[in-house]
Amino acid sequence: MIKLFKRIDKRYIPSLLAILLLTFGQSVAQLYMPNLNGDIIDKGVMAGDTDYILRTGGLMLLVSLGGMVCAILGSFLAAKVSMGFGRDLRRGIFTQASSYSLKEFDKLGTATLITRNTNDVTQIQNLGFMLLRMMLMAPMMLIGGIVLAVSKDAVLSLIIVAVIPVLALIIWLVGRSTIPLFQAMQRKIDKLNQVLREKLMGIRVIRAFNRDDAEKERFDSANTDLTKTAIKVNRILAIFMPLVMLIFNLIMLGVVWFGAVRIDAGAMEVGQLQAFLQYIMQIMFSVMMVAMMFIMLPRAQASADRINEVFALETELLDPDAPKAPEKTGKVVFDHVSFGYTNAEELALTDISFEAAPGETVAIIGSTGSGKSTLANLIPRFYDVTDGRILVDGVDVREFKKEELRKRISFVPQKALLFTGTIADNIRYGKEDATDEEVQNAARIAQASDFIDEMTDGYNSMISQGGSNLSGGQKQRLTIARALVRRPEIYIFDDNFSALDFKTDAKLRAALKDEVKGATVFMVAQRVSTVMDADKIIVLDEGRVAGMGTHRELLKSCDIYREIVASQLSEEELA
Ligand SMILES: Nc1ncnc2c1ncn2[C@@H]1O[C@H](COP(=O)(O)OP(=O)(O)OP(=O)(O)O)[C@@H](O)[C@H]1O
Repeated sequence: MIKLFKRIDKRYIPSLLAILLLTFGQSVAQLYMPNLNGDIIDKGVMAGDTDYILRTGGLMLLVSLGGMVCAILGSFLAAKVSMGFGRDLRRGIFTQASSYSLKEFDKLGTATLITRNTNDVTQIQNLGFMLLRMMLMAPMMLIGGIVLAVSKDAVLSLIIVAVIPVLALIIWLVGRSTIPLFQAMQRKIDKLNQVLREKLMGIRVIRAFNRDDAEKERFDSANTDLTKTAIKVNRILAIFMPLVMLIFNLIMLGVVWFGAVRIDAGAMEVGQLQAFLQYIMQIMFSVMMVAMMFIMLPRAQASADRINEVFALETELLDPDAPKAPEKTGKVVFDHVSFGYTNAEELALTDISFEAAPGETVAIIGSTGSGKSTLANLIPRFYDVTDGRILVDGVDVREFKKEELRKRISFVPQKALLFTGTIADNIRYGKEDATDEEVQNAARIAQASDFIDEMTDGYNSMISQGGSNLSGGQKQRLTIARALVRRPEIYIFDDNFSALDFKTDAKLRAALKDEVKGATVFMVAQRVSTVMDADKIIVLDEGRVAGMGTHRELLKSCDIYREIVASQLSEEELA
């Protein structure tokens, strides 16, 4: 927790100091009031001194007004600081997560990152506010209350000594049972979010397979699990509060009883007993405030740990100290590259070596799971190789600044992903300052202009979240347009053509040929017709190169390629 609070920005220091001062002012005002109250009874009411009552009454009004101003300003600043700290934390988590490589995303998971950035930060934010309001005030009120109570009647104050250990024991018992439950609650919120996210994202599949009921059950089970834990915690707290109130009332009863005896004996005045009672109340409420804090603390601690974990998880894909930025050519070399995913037993790619020269189209084909996408992901350094090296423009990709490397590459991922916004916005994602002509040209080459023109608002048509108002092929063509508008030296198409019909696929590749002239093109594909014309075809089999060459060469030399071809093309096409 302390580690997390150390992240607080220095610009909040003046506000924190002001909160400290205001809390002190508020505490002094509150501690002074019972004293005045006692005096007004003893010296005013008992003595029948109206002047004194008016004077002291006026002073009481002023003191309480001062206390109120301090309280309002203190709360205002505390809210400002804690909400600001929450905002900074959310920004920090977002920035940290943005620096992650896919490896770190694989490790943490998206659902938990969302919970950590929302629910967990809210916990810390609320705790921060309570700390600034209660935690600062409680010790002042506790110490001040004890000192003043003792000064009013030292003998009667012994009651406090007897009661505080009992309260401490109750708080400890409650804390011991609620701490693990609060920690479990955070984990269960995570689980609930994960189920919810999967359900909402997979709604079509769920409907198609009539899994609504099963999914509902899965959600209900996670939801009930969380509810049960929350009820358990609240049950304990529900017993805790009345129990503490009972102890409070017993104490008050004791004070009034013994106070009456002492007044009878002439050792105390009525007003002083009244003041003493109020001090005892203040002491008890301070203890309660601290207790509440300690109960909230574990939950927030669980959240702090989870947030700290995000900050501690540093990306392994660091930029080098002395980055290189060689001349852009588009040449890509795989030099004995092997790669294994974390936690995977086997390598996804083993000893891959090849060269891709500028102007060349290199196709990668192979059965599902053979490592095609993995190979494509290594070029923009989404992952680091386990062994060997990848050179882009003659320099190891690890020696580039990631931003510089990725500037040279247009990557079209296998799963078409679009953002909420217009069609033009989405294409411009590839090049922010692209002109309308460039956007339209990219769409034309990607065979997207026809369907865009048919839309009522053309390029200004809105795309809903994730592109759900477009067909799979339309989305794919827009992602291709987004890559084309950039005009880089290297293009990577990760199996984007299989979502298109044969005719569109052929038209797109023909148009692409002129557009990407001079650039190096990687084309991961499932269909032989897509790769037949490539300058070089790499056949992958279980992460290894099973063959490399042109279509004709491979037909002669590579059994696996022949098998793939035979399974897809007719005899005439083969000839
Ligand atoms: N993030 C990941 N973590 C662990 N293993 C992974 C991950 N992504 C892929 N793999 C594994 O690596 C291997 C290669 O996967 P890859 O996605 O590269 O295959 P592919 O040839 O592109 O398949 P497809 O044609 O079905 O897309 C598979 O065995 C797969 O299970």
